[in-house]
Amino acid sequence: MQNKYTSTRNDKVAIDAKAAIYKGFSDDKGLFVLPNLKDIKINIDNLQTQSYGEIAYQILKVLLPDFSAEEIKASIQGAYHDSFDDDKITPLKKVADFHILELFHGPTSAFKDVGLQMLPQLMNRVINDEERVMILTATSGDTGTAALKGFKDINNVGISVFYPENGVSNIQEKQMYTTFGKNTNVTAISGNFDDAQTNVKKLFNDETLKQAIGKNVSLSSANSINIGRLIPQIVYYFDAYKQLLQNGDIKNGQKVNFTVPTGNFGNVLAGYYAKLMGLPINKLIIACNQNNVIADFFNHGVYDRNRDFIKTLAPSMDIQISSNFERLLYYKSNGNADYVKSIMQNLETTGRMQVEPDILASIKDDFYCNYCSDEDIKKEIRTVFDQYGYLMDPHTAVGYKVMREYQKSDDQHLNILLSTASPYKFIQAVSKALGLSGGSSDQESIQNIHAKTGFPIPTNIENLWKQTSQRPSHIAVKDMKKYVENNVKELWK
Ligand SMILES: N[C@@H](CCOP(=O)(O)O)C(=O)O
Repeated sequence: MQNKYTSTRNDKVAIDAKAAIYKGFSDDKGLFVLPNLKDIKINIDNLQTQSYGEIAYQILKVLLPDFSAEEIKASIQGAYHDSFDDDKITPLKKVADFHILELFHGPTSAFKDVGLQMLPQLMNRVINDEERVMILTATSGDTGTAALKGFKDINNVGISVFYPENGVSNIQEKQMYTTFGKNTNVTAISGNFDDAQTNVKKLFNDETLKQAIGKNVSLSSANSINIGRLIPQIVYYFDAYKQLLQNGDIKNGQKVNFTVPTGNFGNVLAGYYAKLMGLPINKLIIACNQNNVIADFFNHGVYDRNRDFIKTLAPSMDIQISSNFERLLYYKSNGNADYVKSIMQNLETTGRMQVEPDILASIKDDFYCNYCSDEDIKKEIRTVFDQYGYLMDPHTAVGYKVMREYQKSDDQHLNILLSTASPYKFIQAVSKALGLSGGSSDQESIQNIHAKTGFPIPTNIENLWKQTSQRPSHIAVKDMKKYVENNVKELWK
């Protein structure tokens, strides 16, 4: 089993990283995991002298062992050599007494670009000339855009993106409808993100769909359930630590806290993987919006999604079924796949599951969790801009609020707040927070924010209005299967 991926729900599964990326999702509905992750260590002694690409190489090499060195190097080069607008890829900025790790310098201005510039590179090296892959993606706004951009016109790959109607920002929607290629498809569904994600997962195991699309077409995922999406995100935790060392802010080995705005739990899980692999992390601080299922879980050990789904000012985190939580439960139960399977089945059938007290205690050793209301999102955007001249997007503001809450009980460790998206992706919320009257158009709102803050407008967002926009599409949840089937036919008929 060493170096093989298994499933969180079936420890008999043992497959290579390439197969795990190709499939995206296990047939037993579990997620692929490396059982021996905590035995794989990254040497941090030389971090300071390494580039982002060199750190990425160290990490990918050990977590994707069946890729050759050349394949990994070429993938890193293809993913990052000219697609980010900052040479550091994920630059760390000091703001007052904390640091912000800016993850929004990629082609669609959200942290998803880090994984979704890489995943197509990896996928390219996994599929052969006869194979075709249709990537199914559920998005609450950021993943969809980044996945469309990353997979656009990639040979032998098609992509179908599903997002909740009225559940993403105007800019996110515009990005999705202007990033189209020969192989890309995007549609709203009448439902929320959880509906999109749950039904995408069902389609992976739908035998009639598999028959309809034919043997040489496989389905895979661009969400963080795919290890090829998740693993590249581990890199920026190590790189942030490197930047702190280079700036003399910490000594090697000193523990730090990371605060992570959290929806599908992939980003913060990547931080946990970094910790298991030897990065000196004290706490990983999970920041939720008002869809605070995980924050409640921290109080009682009960994960209960039987509650109203709330549309918030941080829409990318409007999620109640956080897929990657399952991977955390796998590691925290010492790889007990039967246990994970049984509690995840409870969650699927009743909307509720409960973990043993020792598992909750072990989770609390590594993580802290709290949440932030919409009112506080606006307040914190305003406060941080007024006090420090830094403009946060609403998701980063959620993180800021929770980080400050956590600091009341820990003034020992240096804090790094992950900034997940550019504020220009969420102009309505940011305008309100800054007290700007809404512009007569999105373009005007962007200019108003820029005039007030001087915060740079990402080129991809400035260029949105120069591009042709597709006609928005909308389907019912029950038609998702037909939609995928048609997309496969259109592309490879
Ligand atoms: N917040 C995401 C939802 C999907 O999360 P992922 O990390 O699993 O792709 C989004 O913006 O789409």
